[in-house]
Amino acid sequence: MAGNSFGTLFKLTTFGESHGEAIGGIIDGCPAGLEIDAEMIQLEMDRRKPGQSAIVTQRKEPDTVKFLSGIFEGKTTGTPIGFLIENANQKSKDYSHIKDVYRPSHADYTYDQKYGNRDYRGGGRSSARETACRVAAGAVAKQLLKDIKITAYTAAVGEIELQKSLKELDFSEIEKNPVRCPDPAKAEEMETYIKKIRSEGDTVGGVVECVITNVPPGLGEPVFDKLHARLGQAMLSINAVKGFEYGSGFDGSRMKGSEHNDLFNEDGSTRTNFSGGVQGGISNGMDIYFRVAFKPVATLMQKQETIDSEGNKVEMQGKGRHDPCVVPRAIPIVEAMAALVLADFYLLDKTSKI
Ligand SMILES: Cc1cc2nc3c(=O)[nH]c(=O)nc-3n(C[C@H](O)[C@H](O)[C@H](O)COP(=O)(O)O)c2cc1C
Ligand SMILES: C=C(O[C@@H]1CC(C(=O)O)=C[C@@H](OP(=O)(O)O)[C@H]1O)C(=O)O
Repeated sequence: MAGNSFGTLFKLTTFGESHGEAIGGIIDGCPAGLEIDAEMIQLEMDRRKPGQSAIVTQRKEPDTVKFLSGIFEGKTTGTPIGFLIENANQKSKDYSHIKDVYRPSHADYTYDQKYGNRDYRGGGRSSARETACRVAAGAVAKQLLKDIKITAYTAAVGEIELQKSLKELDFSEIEKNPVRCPDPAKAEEMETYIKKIRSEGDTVGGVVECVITNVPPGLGEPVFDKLHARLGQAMLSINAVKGFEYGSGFDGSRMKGSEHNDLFNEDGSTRTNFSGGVQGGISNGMDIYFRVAFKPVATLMQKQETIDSEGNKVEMQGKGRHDPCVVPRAIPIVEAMAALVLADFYLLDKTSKI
């Protein structure tokens, strides 16, 4: 329950603070003999790294993953995979003015209340810098999952929403724009809006959608560790996440059973997929899809009223390099967390029948 580990059989533990020397992790439970494509891992890191475009934080980190153990001659050995990612571009002075001041809606106040101290430089452990470790581990999990394809994309930035249905989307467009939205016209609108919001010293939230295809039926545990419950926990553990829904989600609550039931084809597939690929906590072989809501970034480049650690009212304005909207960089994080959940269930499934 220490909160720094995730997973049952395919386990990730992460360490490190945003302005410390390095961050990193240990992947435990990855089976031996898995061929590791290091280039693919780095490509995933590049999709998440700060400084990648004009609409994200301008902190420049190479985010190169150095593997320390568990991989030999390009293959996993079955022993713990340790890895390190250096922090190369901290500017800790930008945080001296908030040493004893709490940024509204960041984690400064709660960390102080819980631990009685905090590494205030760049949010310390509460900075989403930690998610780099999740992406590194998620890339290994993706390689274990082979044919299962996980694709996330930006579905909304503030009030600007993707209006196309899943079937109309061209996923090859996602990586062609800095917002990672599969509709090029909407992507442009979103990009312009994020730039405007940033110029005002403000921030905006958004929604990430994720679709997982080629999932075999039978993944997931039936009672507490339901597949959608673990996906929900994984997504809600990402910084700034405020909501998770899968399949028909909240819209399903407004439908009648006669509209909502997914009727079978003779091969066991279903004609509709309001279930979102999961029934009774177990995958049914249809596509899994879910949505994740992200709040607007807490650190504003505008003056806001807050309190200091003595309870005095003070005014503060953020400094440093911050994302005006987290969604474009959250895409690989959502995919990575989904991959960690599926890798776990993939391994667990091998224990469910002879
Ligand atoms: C990819 C990503 C980038 C983020 N960038 C920032 C940032 O630049 N500044 C900031 O204040 N919060 C940022 N956040 C959000 C904070 O990490 C988060 O609000 C903080 O940890 C408090 O947790 P909570 O919002 O989940 O309660 C980012 C989150 C993600 C997922
Ligand atoms: C450094 C990264 O993003 C950071 C996420 C973040 C936050 O508060 O979450 C705040 C900013 O940096 P710092 O930790 O220096 O305050 C972002 O630049 C990264 O993603 O690698």
